[in-house]
Amino acid sequence: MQASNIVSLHDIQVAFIKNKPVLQNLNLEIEKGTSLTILGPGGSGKSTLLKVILGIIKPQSGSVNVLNKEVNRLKDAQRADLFKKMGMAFQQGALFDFMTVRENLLFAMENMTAFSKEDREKKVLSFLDQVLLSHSLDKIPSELSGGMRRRVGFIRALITNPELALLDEPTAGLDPVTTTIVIDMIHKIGESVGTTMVSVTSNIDVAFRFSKNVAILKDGKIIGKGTKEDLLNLNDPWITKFLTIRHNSFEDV
Ligand SMILES: Nc1ncnc2c1ncn2[C@@H]1O[C@H](COP(=O)(O)OP(=O)(O)OP(=O)(O)O)[C@@H](O)[C@H]1O
Repeated sequence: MQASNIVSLHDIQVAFIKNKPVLQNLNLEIEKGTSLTILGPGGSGKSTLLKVILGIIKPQSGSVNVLNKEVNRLKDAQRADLFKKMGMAFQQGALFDFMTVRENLLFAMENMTAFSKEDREKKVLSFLDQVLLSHSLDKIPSELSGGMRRRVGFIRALITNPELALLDEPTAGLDPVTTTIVIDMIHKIGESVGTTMVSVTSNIDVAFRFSKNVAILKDGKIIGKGTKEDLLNLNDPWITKFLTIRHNSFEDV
């Protein structure tokens, strides 16, 4: 793996059922400080791919190198250290319901960073302000709408200044205004902190708004990676069809 790559997946195979691979011969390199969105139809293995990067799913074969560590060869303590450098926001973004929003965010920083108490408090206020949720500081997550909870989930993933952030369907279920707020917030934070961002989505429009570079996942493999122009220049009929359809999502076709 090149030193500038923060994620390097080589020849990954994952099958939950014998002879039915979800990921196969999958190769992916993600450069430090970049944002990459993985775009693919529902059920194409996007969440599975994120879980492979996290080491939650161990592939049957292939190598998973994240932040210069072979993820599946780590001892528990080393894995815990690696986790501290990563931020994750999954669709069911588990926030603790026995804590307020403020406490949830402070808890993440207390466990994963060496920020001072004063900095932690300041960051909670400034991050919540960025997603227009300052008024929700002392609410518990179950008092928030689904979209508000998602926004807090993103903040929790990013407030620790992770080296690598993994975002699963970052805008699914959000209205257009909140989608724009979330995309802007994630860009702003990514740029200021230099976090490498990996997101997955099945929404073509969202994919290219999120990242200049998009990797297309089909039949368990990355079949193209680059800007929209790069991908169209591959002249792959399947990619061209899906990137030029009027619909916004693979699901619409
Ligand atoms: N733990 C599991 N056990 C068995 N099958 C699984 C498991 N996790 C995922 N799968 C299967 O693997 C395939 C890919 O699932 P995955 O959730 O990775 O896709 P996805 O592209 O993220 O889908 P979506 O966009 O709908 O969330 C699906 O057929 C799913 O049913």
